[in-house]
Amino acid sequence: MQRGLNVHSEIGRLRTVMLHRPGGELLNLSPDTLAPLLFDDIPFLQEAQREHDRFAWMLADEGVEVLYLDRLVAEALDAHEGARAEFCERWLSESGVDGRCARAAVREKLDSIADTTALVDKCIEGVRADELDLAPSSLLSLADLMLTHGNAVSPLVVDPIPNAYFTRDTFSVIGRGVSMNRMLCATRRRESIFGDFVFRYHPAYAGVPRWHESGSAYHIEGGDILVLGPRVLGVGISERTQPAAIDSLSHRLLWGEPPSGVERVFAFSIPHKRSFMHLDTVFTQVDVDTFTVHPAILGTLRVFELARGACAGEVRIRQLDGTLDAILAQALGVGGVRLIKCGGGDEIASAREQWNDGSNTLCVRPGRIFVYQRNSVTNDILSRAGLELLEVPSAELSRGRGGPHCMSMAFWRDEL
Ligand SMILES: NC(=O)NCCC[C@H](N)C(=O)O
Repeated sequence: MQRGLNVHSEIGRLRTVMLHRPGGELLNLSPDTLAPLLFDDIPFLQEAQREHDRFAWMLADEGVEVLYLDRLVAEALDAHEGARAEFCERWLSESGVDGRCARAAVREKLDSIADTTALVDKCIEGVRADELDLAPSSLLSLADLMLTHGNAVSPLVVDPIPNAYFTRDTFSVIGRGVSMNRMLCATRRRESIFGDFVFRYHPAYAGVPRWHESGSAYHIEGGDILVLGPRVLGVGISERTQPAAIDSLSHRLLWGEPPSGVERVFAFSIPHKRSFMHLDTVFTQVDVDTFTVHPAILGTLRVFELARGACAGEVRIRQLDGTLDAILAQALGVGGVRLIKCGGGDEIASAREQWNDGSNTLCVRPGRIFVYQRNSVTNDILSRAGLELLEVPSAELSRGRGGPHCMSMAFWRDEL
């Protein structure tokens, strides 16, 4: 295992990546909970796992080391005395298990799991009332009763964390450090606990610089963060990422110690709606001078540049004029940039394939990208533009509304 983090671009040869294989958490989705849990449908778990295994296998075949989130967390917990108990208590508190009896029963359930990876998987899967050994009702508090018997909404004492397979979002590797992100929606906030323990206790990752903390007052999500170069970061101002969070992250990157190397942050303001959820939903880099892009954002985008001001600690902000390709060319320091439109010029194909993450690609080296197989119109255009495609089967994985970029967090890329 490579120690530490090293990501200075979106396209340098990918060496190490982190994934999460979807598990029992998807079986704890039900029609009534889909909206708050940020799903549009219930994936067929076995098929989703087959597709995900294929993704992991294809990555390994490209020479990429694949790490799994649950194992990393488990290794971190096993490496440090007391970390497992600390993790369980934090997860219980953030899961809102307030009733004394319910809390004790869930803790007992967790303590009965010997294998630490299985414990982490249980925390992701969620806990049903019928799995617990509950005290006689005379000992229950109102909070216990509401959680375990009277809550008509769900038989779950603890909700699942079904978005865990979108490892892009809760923490973001930038250079040699990491931004611990505050997620917009409650269902995704507990995912930050996993990253926090990895970067505190894992022998290969403890102590890396932290550019942002998930306890921040403002939300920011990893899908909005694109590492455009060693000195240039792109961040989306979106439904999920607030301008104030970008201010705070930029201040740390531009002025903090240890230095991050970042000199300019480009903030791209995109429409606030689900089909445009994150910046990586509307464009991703596929080669040194090429991006895939959702055509619907062209013309609507406002872009700002944040850089060091003249006085210590000052951040200078200016709005940039010009087209997206010209701004990206300037950010990357290349003569020009090609934008390849998701779905081509066809309005329906573009909206349909965008919905299934046609612009959400993962680059293994310049010009060689993972895409969802189902987006055949876009894939054909990308192929004809000279890109090498690695097509991931995607009938079920795509139901979570994220593609190959969302399902992966790069830990190590070679320099360009
Ligand atoms: N970077 C991404 O676009 N991630 C996809 C996240 C999908 C997930 N269901 C969510 O709504 O947060």
